[in-house]
Amino acid sequence: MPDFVPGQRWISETEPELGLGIVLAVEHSRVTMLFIASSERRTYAANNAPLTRVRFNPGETVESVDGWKMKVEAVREQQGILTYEGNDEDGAPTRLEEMELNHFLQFNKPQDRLFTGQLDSSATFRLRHATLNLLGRLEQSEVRGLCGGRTSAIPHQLYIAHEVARRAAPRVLLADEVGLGKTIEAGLIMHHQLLTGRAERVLILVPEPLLHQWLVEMRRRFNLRFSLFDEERYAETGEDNPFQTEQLVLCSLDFLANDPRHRAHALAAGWDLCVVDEAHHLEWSEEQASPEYALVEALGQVSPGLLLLTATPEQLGKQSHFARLRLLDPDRFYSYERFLEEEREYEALADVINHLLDDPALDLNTLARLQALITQDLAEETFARLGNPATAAQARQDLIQLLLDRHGTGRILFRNTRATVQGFPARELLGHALPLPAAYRAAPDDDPAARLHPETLFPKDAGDWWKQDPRVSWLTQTLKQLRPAKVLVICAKAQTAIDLEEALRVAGIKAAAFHEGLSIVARDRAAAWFADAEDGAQVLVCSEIGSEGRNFQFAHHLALFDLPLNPDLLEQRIGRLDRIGQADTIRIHAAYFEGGAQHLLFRWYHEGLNAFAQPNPAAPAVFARLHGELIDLLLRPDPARENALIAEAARLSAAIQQALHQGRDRLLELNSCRNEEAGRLVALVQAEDADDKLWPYLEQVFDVYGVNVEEHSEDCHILQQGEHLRTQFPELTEDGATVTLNRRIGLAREDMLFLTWEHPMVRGAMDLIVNGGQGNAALSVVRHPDLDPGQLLVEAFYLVDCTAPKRLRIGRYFPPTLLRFLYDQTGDNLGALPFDSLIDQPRQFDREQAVELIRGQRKLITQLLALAEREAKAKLPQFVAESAKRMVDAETRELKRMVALKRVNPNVRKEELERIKEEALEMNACIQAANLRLDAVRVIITA
Ligand SMILES: Nc1ncnc2c1ncn2[C@@H]1O[C@H](COP(=O)(O)OP(=O)(O)OP(=O)(O)O)[C@@H](O)[C@H]1O
Repeated sequence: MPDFVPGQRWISETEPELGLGIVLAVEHSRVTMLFIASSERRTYAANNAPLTRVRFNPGETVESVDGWKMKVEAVREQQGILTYEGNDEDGAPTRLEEMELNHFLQFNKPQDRLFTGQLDSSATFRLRHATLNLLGRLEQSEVRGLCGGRTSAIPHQLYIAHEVARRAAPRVLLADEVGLGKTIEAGLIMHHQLLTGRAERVLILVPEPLLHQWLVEMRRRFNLRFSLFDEERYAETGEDNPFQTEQLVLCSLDFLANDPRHRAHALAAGWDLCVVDEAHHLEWSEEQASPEYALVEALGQVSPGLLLLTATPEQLGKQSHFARLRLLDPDRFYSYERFLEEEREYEALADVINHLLDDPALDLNTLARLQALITQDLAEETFARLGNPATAAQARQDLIQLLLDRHGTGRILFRNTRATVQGFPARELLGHALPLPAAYRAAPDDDPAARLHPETLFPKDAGDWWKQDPRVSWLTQTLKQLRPAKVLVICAKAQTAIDLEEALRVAGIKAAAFHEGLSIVARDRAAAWFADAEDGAQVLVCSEIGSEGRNFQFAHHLALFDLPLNPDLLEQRIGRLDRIGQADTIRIHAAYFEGGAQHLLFRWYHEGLNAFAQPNPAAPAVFARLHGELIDLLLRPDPARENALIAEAARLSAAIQQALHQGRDRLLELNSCRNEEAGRLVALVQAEDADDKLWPYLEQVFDVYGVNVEEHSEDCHILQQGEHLRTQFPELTEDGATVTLNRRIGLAREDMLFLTWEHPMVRGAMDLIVNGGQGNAALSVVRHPDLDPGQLLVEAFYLVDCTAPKRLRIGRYFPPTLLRFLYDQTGDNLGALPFDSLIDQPRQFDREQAVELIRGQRKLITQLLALAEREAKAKLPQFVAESAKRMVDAETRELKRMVALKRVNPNVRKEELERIKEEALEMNACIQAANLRLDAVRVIITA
């Protein structure tokens, strides 16, 4: 009979949920226990009470009834009562009598559950084992975070996302041409970072009109639920800092930039990653930074991760472009002068990289140029490896990375173009020359905008301009001819869009307007009406802002009511239709007044820049060079000079394109997508899709948790909460859910959940299993051809784990690892028998007998567990050494990079180098202190 002493703490094996019991009285071979947490009292026969003595060991942490915790150093026993001695959370020595232990303590640890008789079924134990193994496999997957989106596997996007997402604190400019999927790339990167715990708090800033589109894209494509912060939401949250109430926040750039209170709160809220869309609006010059730029600069200083998105990085000029690069990596981009100088050297750099990529043997000249390029880069050792055939291939790759990083636009600028991505539909231009009406002839000769948009000058008292402007009747006719095809109409000014909508309505055409004067809700409603295939509007008339960021690829006709002066804006306009998902040739209808400024601009784009047919990377540079002459001729027509200008634009465009192709663009191309690598990633995602383990695994999960499954159609299933649902199952509401595991179906059927290993339902279920103690203690009867019947075995799983402050992101060097041990009752190691070779047999005894058996064998089981722990501990140094090496190698690379940058850039601060060293030391301390934890234990009887 155990020695019960009043004041001792025990736990009920049959009712562990009662909490920690305290012995009240021991009389006449009976013991009375009080369970304070559940206000229950129980009396047991003392000689066979289903109770287990609670005794903590040194190294464990205990909690007092007042909520403070202490780490146990020693346990003293006096007259049957235990006193724990150790240190509290501040490290101060303290002691705790067992009577003062927290009454609510739960015993979820495997040994506790095993010895308190909380036994799981073999199926649950297997599920736990499968889950832990799967988690380990998923953690190691190269395409982690890149498979779970409701997105097609598009090579250049996967390349970028893979390249960027695995960086600890990604800071990049995503600058793919319009419509190639920057939002999706940012989504993939965020998804990866959130999934792997690299980021927890994310802030997205976008122009106000795109708020809703982003909200929806993140939700439906990536299951990321961002909270939209606007005035209303901000006021509603009665917190000191409303931004701290959510982890994922979406708001408009203006909302923060132009309100000091919002700005201060956002800066103080703490973010791991900030994403800024349409970043070309961040204007900067050496004299003045815009409030938007200043805001992002400040955010970039407090947030380790920063993604800037723009399709037209040079829209506001090269200086602003440089300034954005500086936001991302101030050490690398520290002087505008130096940046321009470097740009001039791009061609030579690209040439050397091409040799490294393609030449089987590097000639002396190339080697000499390479050596000259890397003199400052601390890369002598890498250079030397070129000479050894065994190491040459890797050395080439390392040198290419190094050159791209420290000499080109770095690893921080990604720009894919239609020319390299390919597979986009053709564009067809349909120009319409119209006579210039008399009312427009008197435009002032000092304002090019007035000449290009003459309707803005129309005298108010002369009636509606649109009744007299021939472009309007052209537009009406064209739209009627095209009916019922959808047409996106773009003009420069909001008022023009408003008037045009009226004109079209009068002409009996279903049209909606979309401009900056409308509320966001009204804009979204207009866009949705236009998108509606059945009863929607045939036409959407947008002002220039409508041409930014929106997805209108379901339409194939674009009508340009006028033309913008800036070539980037023209590309933005066409990009609304010319984007991923466009299935048809895009027809661009452009009207212009013959012989006037509009005609010249039309020719400029068509004959000079060929910018209707395809994006022209040289256009911004040609525009910058010939801008003066162009404006002059827009104001004062002169046919001879016009012809010369067009010819010069075409000549310059060709020359610049050629130079770009050999220099900057070649470097960008190399950095933005390596086809071989991208193809490999696509194949990996496809292999994940084809992997048929997910559904059988989920069936086990649904079975254990009581979720009912019905077939829906091929690859699709209906899930319902079953009558015996064990707990609130993640992402499954009372209405149930229809799910598919097929990406093609998932893309087409947004009403279904697209389940992958990364879906919140699957991840939630896995968390439930692993964190809930589910299946961590079991008793099984198994059969194996090599094992005699009637033996007792103990199988134990240990997790090797390293805890460290989150900011260190230690998981990249020390991923959690599962170790398995299997012993028979003599202590012989049977670990060579694979887990799946032990075949479960039905148990021939009931629960009470099982508990009895385990209690009877407690000593042996404890000894075998101690053996397992010793062996696990023996393996620990190897894990520690390997991850310490991984960490030191990576941090040394980073340190070398910073030292090399410091040689050329005085702005690299000494403290930054110190910080890398300090963090490495800190990480090393954490790795050295890595720990083992028993995750699950199973007692096995052989049959
Ligand atoms: N991998 C993908 N799978 C499915 N749809 C995609 C994928 N990539 C892009 N799309 C769709 O293509 C369109 C363009 O993508 P996205 O909006 O990301 O482009 P963008 O480069 O950000 O455009 P912009 O330059 O206009 O801002 C969107 O409708 C997007 O949903």
